[in-house]
Amino acid sequence: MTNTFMPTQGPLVTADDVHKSFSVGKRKVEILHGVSFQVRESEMVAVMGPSGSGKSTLLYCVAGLESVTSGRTTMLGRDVTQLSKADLAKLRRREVGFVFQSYNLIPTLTATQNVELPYRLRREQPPADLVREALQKVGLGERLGARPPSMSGGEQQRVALARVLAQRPQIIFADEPTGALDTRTGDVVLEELTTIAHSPGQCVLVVTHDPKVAAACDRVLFMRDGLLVHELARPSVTEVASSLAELSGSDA
Ligand SMILES: Nc1ncnc2c1ncn2[C@@H]1O[C@H](COP(=O)(O)OP(=O)(O)OP(=O)(O)O)[C@@H](O)[C@H]1O
Repeated sequence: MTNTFMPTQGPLVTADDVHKSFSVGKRKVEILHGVSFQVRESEMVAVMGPSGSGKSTLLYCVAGLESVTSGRTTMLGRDVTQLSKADLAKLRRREVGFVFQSYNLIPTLTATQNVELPYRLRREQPPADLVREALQKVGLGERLGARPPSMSGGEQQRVALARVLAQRPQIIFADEPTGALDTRTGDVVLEELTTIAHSPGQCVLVVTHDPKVAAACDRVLFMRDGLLVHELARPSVTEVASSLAELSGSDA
């Protein structure tokens, strides 16, 4: 098996009839009931839906952080369900970035060291200017030496974003990237993600409850009860909000 990840002509991320069950006591509970979609190059795609509809589970499955029960997922044309653990780790380390609230931040490392980490794992010298610039961009210029336990959820989220900005991975997965942020910082984060997504060879898949984030995306996929049930292309905030209200069966 080759260890180099060649540019792919097709979609950067795919899910094909993905099912996911969890064991709860002696019972198996199916959370995803056959989900299929694609994210292409230069696309930013949002997944929305009521709480508990399976959005995060879907994100974890396509990112290869959870195994699927059946079906297939691919990243950069590689079948994730067939990759060895080592090859999956290598693919993620090189080409995939995560903007999750606390995912993968090492508590004993400073913000700067956390942003440098992917470089060090690849035995590369971290570019100091790029790392500092990324942390400044997300408003953490004064917190370079802070460690995650002394940071708020929003600050940790921004360290994860800075890591992505300093890396420019081809695929970015984001879970509620603006959830813990004030409006101004949330706008900065959204702008950065949109810029990356629309760059050649890159894409972003984001799970969000925020209609403003969804309205910044090229497509919005709506989930209910573990299925994709609706899709909008380049919607307005109002269109997103009314689709959500319809799905939730409320006027909210
Ligand atoms: N590891 C697990 N074991 C058992 N059940 C789980 C597990 N992870 C998620 N679930 C269940 O799967 C369902 C979907 O959860 P998920 O977090 O994917 O939903 P979500 O749409 O992201 O929700 P929210 O918007 O509230 O974050 C929920 O009922 C949840 O309790």
